[in-house]
Amino acid sequence: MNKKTILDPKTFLLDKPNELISLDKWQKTVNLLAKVFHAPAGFLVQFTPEEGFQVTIASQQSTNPYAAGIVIEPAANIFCRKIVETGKPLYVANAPIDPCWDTNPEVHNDGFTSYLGVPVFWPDGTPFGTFCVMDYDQTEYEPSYLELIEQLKDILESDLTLIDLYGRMQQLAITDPLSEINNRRGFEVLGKQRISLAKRNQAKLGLCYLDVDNFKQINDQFGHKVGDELIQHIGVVLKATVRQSDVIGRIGGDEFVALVLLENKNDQTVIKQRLQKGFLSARHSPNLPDYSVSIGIIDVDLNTDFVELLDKADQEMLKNKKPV
Ligand SMILES: Nc1nc2c(ncn2[C@@H]2O[C@H](COP(=O)(O)OP(=O)(O)OP(=O)(O)O)[C@@H](O)[C@H]2O)c(=O)[nH]1
Repeated sequence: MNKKTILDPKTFLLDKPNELISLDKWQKTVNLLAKVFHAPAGFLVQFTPEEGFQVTIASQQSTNPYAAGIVIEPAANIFCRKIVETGKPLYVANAPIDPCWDTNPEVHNDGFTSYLGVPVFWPDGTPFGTFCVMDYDQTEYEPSYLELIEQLKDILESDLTLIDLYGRMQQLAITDPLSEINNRRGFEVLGKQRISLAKRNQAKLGLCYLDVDNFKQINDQFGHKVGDELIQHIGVVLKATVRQSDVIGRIGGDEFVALVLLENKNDQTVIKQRLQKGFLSARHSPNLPDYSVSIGIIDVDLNTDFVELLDKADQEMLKNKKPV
């Protein structure tokens, strides 16, 4: 099963806006947090090991010195770092009296005294960041305050879970479960997007149509399981042979397609040779029988209907089909 999700823990959410995330709703939650704690600043902070801490949402108050989007380097001795390191809530009632915060810029540059924060996790349990409040004065929060901040944090985490699930379902709808590449629907959706992009960039595309020769006979002779392994192998070769920006798909039982960028005059021949070389590698695999693939490539007229393009590429492949 394809486990790819639309959420990428290595990228800041603000750098890769996601239409399913309601930043508006999160803003209200962070504002409410600051309000119920009578705190001058409240935050949702995201952490990535490479870039550090980014304020995803900052409470909208004139007393809050940090705005959404601000990034703090990963090594900075800030309160949120402690939470990400330990995975546990942190309450500091009076930071200036504790030498461990001597180098904390929030205490020394901004004048904050108190901090209460809880960890926020991605659906897979890895740290997303923190949900926290800071105060310029010393505080004395009762234990029920920790329960309250945990409750509010649950709203954010359940949003991340819903978005993740929705993304997985979208992924499943366009992915072929056997080869783990796009199915016909996925190829059509992503292929059309690729063609629009090529129109804007005035790029040239080629469409390859691939069909396994005598696949029915392979199934009959070696069994369905071996046939399935061959399909998976072809998906792997296709993925490894084309660029990441090219679009590939399995559009029928033993029929595959690839929409590829053509940069040089002889690219059609080069791509075909690279694919055939990849398919030959199966000969070294003890599980797979000898097989061959017929390939046809056409230049893509960017204004031609998508189904017509597929049909033309199929016809080109049939011209190259070896007789049984
Ligand atoms: N193992 C396996 N077989 C499949 C799958 N999907 C389709 N098939 C089989 O693939 C075979 C395709 O047969 P044909 O369309 O006649 O193609 P072919 O035998 O390759 O003949 P040519 O295309 O003329 O070379 C059929 O027997 C299908 O049952 C699958 O997911 N796994």
